[in-house]
Amino acid sequence: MAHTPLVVMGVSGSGKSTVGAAVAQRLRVPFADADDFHPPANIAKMTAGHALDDHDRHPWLEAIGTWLAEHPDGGVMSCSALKRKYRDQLRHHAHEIAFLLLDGTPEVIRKRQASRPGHFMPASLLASQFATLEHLAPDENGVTIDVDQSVDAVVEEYLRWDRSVRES
Ligand SMILES: Nc1ncnc2c1ncn2[C@@H]1O[C@H](COP(=O)(O)OP(=O)(O)OP(=O)(O)O)[C@@H](O)[C@H]1O
Ligand SMILES: O=C(O)[C@H](O)[C@@H](O)[C@H](O)[C@H](O)CO
Repeated sequence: MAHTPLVVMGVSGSGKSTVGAAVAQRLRVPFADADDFHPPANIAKMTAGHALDDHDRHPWLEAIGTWLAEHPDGGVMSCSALKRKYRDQLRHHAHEIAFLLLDGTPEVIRKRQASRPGHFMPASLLASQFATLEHLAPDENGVTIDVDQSVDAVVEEYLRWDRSVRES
């Protein structure tokens, strides 16, 4: 069965890689992690404790948009996609994208980040991630799911939404 491309989005540590890989497995479609699409300079900047700006994110989003356009029959990409204009940039490449926003309080996400030492993203950047996040607007094709529940529960909630959209 064909699926539209899906972007699993949210702040750093919200569970994009974990949930994205699980959803891709359930839908039997390819998965990619946007962290692997950053130019080395972006990784170096975040590692040094500096937030990316629009200029840094532009070529990265272009590469992600290209991947999505190459998967018109289904593919899951985990990508922060924090601002509406970033999502517009991705939609410019592939009109039919669905977005899953993983939503959580700073308290819940901070604990998750602390549970994976060794990741390049410093916890000090979490405040800037929340300040940059623009939630999905009603006209955007997507669903927002609370991450304060198990990964399986988040995945099931997404699959229910996906089915309801297909049946409507
Ligand atoms: N629903 C959940 N319940 C418990 N732990 C979770 C849940 N979702 C993710 N985690 C854990 O939280 C941590 C962060 O998850 P993950 O690395 O998938 O987030 P991310 O959004 O991809 O982060 P980043 O964008 O910074 O790479 C991991 O240790 C992961 O195992
Ligand atoms: O838009 C951004 O600021 C970036 O995507 C970051 O969120 C990181 O790549 C990432 O999520 C790693 O933790």
